[in-house]
Amino acid sequence: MGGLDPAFVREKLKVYLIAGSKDTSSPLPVVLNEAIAGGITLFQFREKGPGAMEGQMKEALAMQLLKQCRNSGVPFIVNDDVDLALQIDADGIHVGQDDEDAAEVRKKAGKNKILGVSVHTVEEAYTAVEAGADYLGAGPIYKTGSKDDAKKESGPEWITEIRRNGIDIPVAAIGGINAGNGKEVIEAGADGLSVISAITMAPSPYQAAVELTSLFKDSKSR
Ligand SMILES: Cc1ncc(COP(=O)(O)OP(=O)(O)O)c(N)n1
Ligand SMILES: Cc1nc(C(=O)O)sc1CCOP(=O)(O)O
Ligand SMILES: [Mg+2]
Repeated sequence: MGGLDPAFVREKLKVYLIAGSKDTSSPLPVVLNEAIAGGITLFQFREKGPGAMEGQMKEALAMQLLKQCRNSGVPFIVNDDVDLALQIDADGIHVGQDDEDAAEVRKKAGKNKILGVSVHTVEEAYTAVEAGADYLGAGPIYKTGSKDDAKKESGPEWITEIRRNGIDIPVAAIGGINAGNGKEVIEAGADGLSVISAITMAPSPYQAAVELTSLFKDSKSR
């Protein structure tokens, strides 16, 4: 079981921006500020891919983004890099099936950090719950250009399947999600919409975040 109150995690997952320095044309801190002003509820620092920062540069950027998030009450999650997350006292960590084992991460992080785990099968979902995940990352729902090794898109049916199997923990849907298709993903049972390009590639990251936020106002979210 996860360490945090599921109702708190559900609220935070709603508009979940994921980004690293290679995902934006303007500097990432500028995009993050706009997205925060537009209403994002959670941020994941995902610094990977060709040309990604490493070492001190990566840590310095993480610290800067963490500070922006702390000033705005937006929890800050680190993708993959458990050591960095613990070193800077991030609010949480997201790991996938090829990353550090989720149960080990839970042990290292303690019960007060948000732990997210990517899942692609019902079996993986049960295992993630056992390992102490606070939320599941479920995707790719639609085709994505933001992750080279993404699996084939599942459609919102993957979320429905998770719920049909009685898995009730918070779920963040990911992959090709935007303001045009987000509503059907929420209606399939997702608690949150995780996006990279819908915000980082938008002409106005602020406006994109506002539009994603508005999907929760009149949707039958759980
Ligand atoms: C919210 C969320 N869901 C899924 C992922 C993907 O994690 P992973 O499969 O480990 O892939 P990378 O992001 O590390 O390339 C995620 N990061 N966030
Ligand atoms: C980081 C990530 N993980 C995925 C998964 O399926 O696990 S899809 C993805 C990329 C999401 O970017 P965009 O919103 O631009 O499609
Ligand atoms: Mg990963």
